[in-house]
Amino acid sequence: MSTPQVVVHRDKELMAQAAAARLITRIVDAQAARGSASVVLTGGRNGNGLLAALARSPARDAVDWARLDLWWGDERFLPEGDPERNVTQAREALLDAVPVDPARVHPMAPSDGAFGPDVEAAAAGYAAELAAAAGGEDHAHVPAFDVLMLGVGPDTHVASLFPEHPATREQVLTVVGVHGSPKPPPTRISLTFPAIRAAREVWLLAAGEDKAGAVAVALSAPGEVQAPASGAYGRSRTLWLLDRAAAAKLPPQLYPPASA
Ligand SMILES: O=C(O)[C@H](O)[C@@H](O)[C@H](O)[C@H](O)COP(=O)(O)O
Repeated sequence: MSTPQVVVHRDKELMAQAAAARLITRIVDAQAARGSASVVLTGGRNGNGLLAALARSPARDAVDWARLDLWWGDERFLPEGDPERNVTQAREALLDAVPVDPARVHPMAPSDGAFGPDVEAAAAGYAAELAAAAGGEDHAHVPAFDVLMLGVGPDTHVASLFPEHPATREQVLTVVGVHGSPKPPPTRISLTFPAIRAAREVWLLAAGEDKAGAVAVALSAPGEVQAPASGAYGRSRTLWLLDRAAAAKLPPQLYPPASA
Protein backbone atom coordinates (compact mmCIF):
# COMPACT_ATOMS: atom_id res chain seq x y z
CA MET A 1 0.00 0.00 0.00
CA SER A 2 1.58 3.29 -1.09
CA THR A 3 1.13 6.38 1.07
CA PRO A 4 -0.98 8.98 -0.71
CA GLN A 5 0.91 11.91 -2.23
CA VAL A 6 -1.02 15.16 -2.73
CA VAL A 7 -0.33 17.66 -5.51
CA VAL A 8 -2.41 20.84 -5.59
CA HIS A 9 -2.78 23.03 -8.67
CA ARG A 10 -4.15 26.57 -8.88
CA ASP A 11 -7.38 25.63 -10.64
CA LYS A 12 -9.23 22.92 -12.56
CA GLU A 13 -7.82 23.85 -15.94
CA LEU A 14 -4.22 23.85 -14.77
CA MET A 15 -4.80 20.57 -12.94
CA ALA A 16 -6.05 18.97 -16.16
CA GLN A 17 -3.11 20.30 -18.17
CA ALA A 18 -0.53 19.27 -15.58
CA ALA A 19 -2.10 15.84 -15.14
CA ALA A 20 -2.13 15.36 -18.91
CA ALA A 21 1.57 16.24 -19.09
CA ARG A 22 2.23 13.84 -16.22
CA LEU A 23 0.35 11.05 -18.01
CA ILE A 24 2.25 11.61 -21.27
CA THR A 25 5.54 11.31 -19.41
CA ARG A 26 4.41 8.20 -17.53
CA ILE A 27 3.31 6.48 -20.76
CA VAL A 28 6.51 7.45 -22.59
CA ASP A 29 8.62 6.09 -19.74
CA ALA A 30 6.67 2.79 -19.67
CA GLN A 31 6.97 2.39 -23.43
CA ALA A 32 10.69 3.10 -23.29
CA ALA A 33 11.13 0.55 -20.53
CA ARG A 34 8.83 -2.24 -21.70
CA GLY A 35 7.72 -1.45 -25.23
CA SER A 36 4.13 -0.74 -24.28
CA ALA A 37 1.97 0.91 -21.63
CA SER A 38 -1.35 0.14 -19.97
CA VAL A 39 -3.70 2.86 -18.67
CA VAL A 40 -7.13 2.75 -17.07
CA LEU A 41 -9.35 5.72 -17.89
CA THR A 42 -12.06 7.21 -15.72
CA GLY A 43 -15.30 8.87 -16.64
CA GLY A 44 -16.54 12.18 -15.31
CA ARG A 45 -15.65 15.82 -15.87
CA ASN A 46 -12.14 15.66 -14.46
CA GLY A 47 -11.26 12.45 -16.27
CA ASN A 48 -12.53 13.80 -19.58
CA GLY A 49 -10.95 17.19 -18.88
CA LEU A 50 -7.59 15.47 -18.59
CA LEU A 51 -8.12 13.64 -21.89
CA ALA A 52 -9.13 16.87 -23.64
CA ALA A 53 -6.04 18.61 -22.27
CA LEU A 54 -3.91 15.71 -23.47
CA ALA A 55 -5.43 16.00 -26.95
CA ARG A 56 -4.34 19.66 -27.06
CA SER A 57 -0.88 19.03 -25.60
CA PRO A 58 2.08 19.86 -27.87
CA ALA A 59 3.76 16.73 -26.45
CA ARG A 60 0.78 14.51 -27.31
CA ASP A 61 2.52 12.52 -29.99
CA ALA A 62 5.49 11.67 -27.86
CA VAL A 63 3.19 8.78 -26.99
CA ASP A 64 3.34 5.80 -29.34
CA TRP A 65 -0.44 5.44 -29.50
CA ALA A 66 -0.24 2.06 -31.24
CA ARG A 67 1.55 0.56 -28.22
CA LEU A 68 -0.92 1.64 -25.56
CA ASP A 69 -3.56 -0.56 -23.92
CA LEU A 70 -6.57 1.42 -22.73
CA TRP A 71 -9.05 0.05 -20.18
CA TRP A 72 -11.89 1.61 -18.17
CA GLY A 73 -12.40 1.76 -14.43
CA ASP A 74 -16.14 1.83 -14.86
CA GLU A 75 -18.86 2.32 -17.44
CA ARG A 76 -22.43 3.33 -17.58
CA PHE A 77 -24.44 0.30 -18.79
CA LEU A 78 -26.14 1.98 -21.75
CA PRO A 79 -26.51 1.21 -25.47
CA GLU A 80 -23.51 1.46 -27.78
CA GLY A 81 -22.82 5.07 -28.75
CA ASP A 82 -24.89 6.56 -25.95
CA PRO A 83 -23.42 10.04 -25.26
CA GLU A 84 -23.43 9.25 -21.54
CA ARG A 85 -21.09 6.29 -21.89
CA ASN A 86 -17.55 6.91 -20.64
CA VAL A 87 -16.03 5.40 -23.80
CA THR A 88 -18.16 7.71 -25.98
CA GLN A 89 -16.88 10.72 -24.05
CA ALA A 90 -13.28 9.47 -24.10
CA ARG A 91 -13.45 9.05 -27.88
CA GLU A 92 -14.78 12.58 -28.27
CA ALA A 93 -12.20 14.04 -25.87
CA LEU A 94 -9.11 12.26 -27.23
CA LEU A 95 -9.27 8.81 -28.76
CA ASP A 96 -10.78 9.83 -32.11
CA ALA A 97 -7.89 12.28 -32.56
CA VAL A 98 -4.97 9.88 -32.01
CA PRO A 99 -3.91 6.67 -33.84
CA VAL A 100 -4.68 4.13 -31.13
CA ASP A 101 -4.73 0.45 -32.11
CA PRO A 102 -8.43 -0.51 -31.91
CA ALA A 103 -7.42 -3.98 -30.75
CA ARG A 104 -5.79 -2.38 -27.70
CA VAL A 105 -8.76 -0.21 -26.72
CA HIS A 106 -10.90 -2.23 -24.31
CA PRO A 107 -14.29 -0.64 -23.60
CA MET A 108 -16.70 -2.29 -21.20
CA ALA A 109 -19.75 -3.82 -22.95
CA PRO A 110 -22.80 -1.73 -23.83
CA SER A 111 -26.28 -2.85 -22.74
CA ASP A 112 -27.09 -3.84 -26.35
CA GLY A 113 -23.84 -5.70 -27.01
CA ALA A 114 -22.76 -9.34 -26.93
CA PHE A 115 -24.13 -9.80 -23.40
CA GLY A 116 -27.39 -8.02 -24.02
CA PRO A 117 -28.98 -6.47 -20.93
CA ASP A 118 -27.23 -8.90 -18.55
CA VAL A 119 -24.85 -6.57 -16.69
CA GLU A 120 -23.39 -9.39 -14.58
CA ALA A 121 -22.49 -11.30 -17.74
CA ALA A 122 -20.97 -8.14 -19.21
CA ALA A 123 -18.92 -7.65 -16.04
CA ALA A 124 -17.75 -11.28 -16.13
CA GLY A 125 -16.81 -10.82 -19.78
CA TYR A 126 -14.62 -7.84 -18.92
CA ALA A 127 -13.01 -9.75 -16.04
CA ALA A 128 -12.17 -12.52 -18.50
CA GLU A 129 -10.68 -9.99 -20.93
CA LEU A 130 -8.53 -8.57 -18.15
CA ALA A 131 -7.43 -12.03 -17.02
CA ALA A 132 -6.49 -12.97 -20.59
CA ALA A 133 -4.32 -9.85 -20.79
CA ALA A 134 -2.64 -10.46 -17.44
CA GLY A 135 0.88 -11.78 -17.34
CA GLY A 136 2.08 -14.49 -14.98
CA GLU A 137 3.64 -12.01 -12.59
CA ASP A 138 0.61 -9.75 -12.56
CA HIS A 139 -1.61 -9.31 -9.52
CA ALA A 140 -5.30 -10.10 -9.14
CA HIS A 141 -5.72 -11.55 -12.65
CA VAL A 142 -5.50 -8.15 -14.27
CA PRO A 143 -2.65 -6.56 -16.26
CA ALA A 144 -0.10 -4.52 -14.33
CA PHE A 145 -1.67 -1.20 -15.21
CA ASP A 146 0.94 1.57 -15.33
CA VAL A 147 -1.61 4.19 -14.33
CA LEU A 148 -5.19 3.73 -13.15
CA MET A 149 -7.07 7.02 -12.98
CA LEU A 150 -10.14 7.68 -10.86
CA GLY A 151 -12.38 10.68 -10.57
CA VAL A 152 -13.64 11.23 -7.02
CA GLY A 153 -17.32 11.81 -6.36
CA PRO A 154 -18.66 14.27 -3.76
CA ASP A 155 -19.68 11.21 -1.70
CA THR A 156 -16.10 9.84 -2.03
CA HIS A 157 -17.05 7.22 -4.63
CA VAL A 158 -14.46 6.12 -7.18
CA ALA A 159 -15.25 4.25 -10.39
CA SER A 160 -18.76 2.96 -9.58
CA LEU A 161 -17.86 1.93 -6.04
CA PHE A 162 -20.29 3.89 -3.89
CA PRO A 163 -20.34 4.12 -0.08
CA GLU A 164 -21.90 1.07 1.57
CA HIS A 165 -22.73 -0.57 -1.79
CA PRO A 166 -22.15 -4.32 -2.37
CA ALA A 167 -19.62 -3.66 -5.18
CA THR A 168 -17.50 -1.70 -2.73
CA ARG A 169 -17.26 -4.72 -0.45
CA GLU A 170 -16.24 -7.14 -3.26
CA GLN A 171 -12.83 -8.64 -2.51
CA VAL A 172 -12.65 -11.54 -5.00
CA LEU A 173 -14.14 -10.58 -8.37
CA THR A 174 -12.23 -7.96 -10.36
CA VAL A 175 -15.27 -6.58 -12.21
CA VAL A 176 -18.90 -6.43 -11.07
CA GLY A 177 -22.26 -5.17 -12.18
CA VAL A 178 -23.61 -2.25 -10.15
CA HIS A 179 -27.33 -1.67 -9.57
CA GLY A 180 -29.02 1.31 -7.97
CA SER A 181 -26.10 3.66 -8.48
CA PRO A 182 -26.83 6.95 -6.67
CA LYS A 183 -25.18 8.67 -9.64
CA PRO A 184 -27.22 8.12 -12.81
CA PRO A 185 -27.50 5.95 -14.70
CA PRO A 186 -28.43 3.37 -12.11
CA THR A 187 -26.81 0.37 -13.80
CA ARG A 188 -23.05 0.28 -14.28
CA ILE A 189 -20.01 -1.95 -14.60
CA SER A 190 -17.08 -1.31 -12.29
CA LEU A 191 -13.63 -2.55 -11.41
CA THR A 192 -13.44 -3.56 -7.76
CA PHE A 193 -10.77 -2.78 -5.19
CA PRO A 194 -8.71 -5.93 -5.95
CA ALA A 195 -8.42 -4.78 -9.57
CA ILE A 196 -7.76 -1.14 -8.65
CA ARG A 197 -5.06 -2.03 -6.15
CA ALA A 198 -3.24 -4.21 -8.70
CA ALA A 199 -2.21 -1.04 -10.56
CA ARG A 200 1.33 0.21 -10.25
CA GLU A 201 0.06 3.76 -9.82
CA VAL A 202 -3.41 5.02 -8.87
CA TRP A 203 -4.14 8.68 -9.59
CA LEU A 204 -7.23 10.29 -8.05
CA LEU A 205 -8.55 13.43 -9.69
CA ALA A 206 -10.69 16.00 -7.86
CA ALA A 207 -11.37 19.63 -8.64
CA GLY A 208 -13.92 22.12 -7.35
CA GLU A 209 -15.21 23.07 -3.92
CA ASP A 210 -17.91 20.40 -4.11
CA LYS A 211 -15.13 17.82 -3.73
CA ALA A 212 -13.36 19.45 -0.75
CA GLY A 213 -15.32 17.49 1.83
CA ALA A 214 -14.83 14.16 0.05
CA VAL A 215 -11.11 14.76 -0.33
CA ALA A 216 -10.67 15.64 3.34
CA VAL A 217 -12.69 12.61 4.51
CA ALA A 218 -10.99 10.16 2.17
CA LEU A 219 -7.50 11.32 3.12
CA SER A 220 -8.02 11.54 6.85
CA ALA A 221 -10.52 8.87 7.86
CA PRO A 222 -9.72 5.67 5.92
CA GLY A 223 -12.60 3.25 5.74
CA GLU A 224 -13.04 2.02 2.21
CA VAL A 225 -16.65 0.94 2.49
CA GLN A 226 -17.77 4.23 4.02
CA ALA A 227 -15.35 6.34 1.94
CA PRO A 228 -14.32 4.33 -1.12
CA ALA A 229 -11.69 6.81 -2.34
CA SER A 230 -9.69 6.00 0.80
CA GLY A 231 -9.34 2.42 -0.43
CA ALA A 232 -7.96 3.38 -3.85
CA TYR A 233 -4.19 2.98 -3.78
CA GLY A 234 -1.50 1.68 -6.08
CA ARG A 235 1.24 -0.84 -5.47
CA SER A 236 4.00 1.72 -5.91
CA ARG A 237 2.24 5.09 -5.98
CA THR A 238 -1.02 6.75 -4.94
CA LEU A 239 -1.32 10.30 -6.21
CA TRP A 240 -4.10 12.78 -5.47
CA LEU A 241 -4.25 15.48 -8.14
CA LEU A 242 -6.32 18.40 -6.86
CA ASP A 243 -7.04 22.01 -7.47
CA ARG A 244 -6.95 24.47 -4.58
CA ALA A 245 -10.74 24.42 -4.18
CA ALA A 246 -10.82 20.66 -3.72
CA ALA A 247 -7.88 20.82 -1.29
CA ALA A 248 -9.40 23.57 0.83
CA LYS A 249 -10.54 21.31 3.70
CA LEU A 250 -7.42 19.17 3.93
CA PRO A 251 -5.75 19.07 7.34
CA PRO A 252 -2.68 21.38 7.27
CA GLN A 253 -0.20 18.54 7.46
CA LEU A 254 -1.61 17.09 4.22
CA TYR A 255 -1.82 20.38 2.33
CA PRO A 256 1.50 20.94 0.55
CA PRO A 257 2.52 24.38 -0.60
CA ALA A 258 0.19 24.98 -3.52
CA SER A 259 1.94 24.16 -6.75
CA ALA A 260 1.56 26.38 -9.81
O1 LIG B 1 -18.84 6.95 -14.53
C1 LIG B 1 -18.59 7.89 -13.80
O2 LIG B 1 -19.40 8.76 -13.48
C2 LIG B 1 -17.20 8.08 -13.28
O3 LIG B 1 -16.36 7.09 -13.53
C3 LIG B 1 -17.24 8.49 -11.84
O4 LIG B 1 -16.54 7.66 -10.96
C4 LIG B 1 -16.63 9.88 -11.82
O5 LIG B 1 -15.23 9.77 -12.07
C5 LIG B 1 -16.87 10.59 -10.52
O6 LIG B 1 -18.26 10.61 -10.28
C6 LIG B 1 -16.33 12.03 -10.58
O7 LIG B 1 -17.00 12.68 -11.63
P1 LIG B 1 -16.70 14.25 -11.93
O8 LIG B 1 -15.22 14.31 -12.25
O9 LIG B 1 -17.58 14.60 -13.07
O10 LIG B 1 -17.04 14.98 -10.66
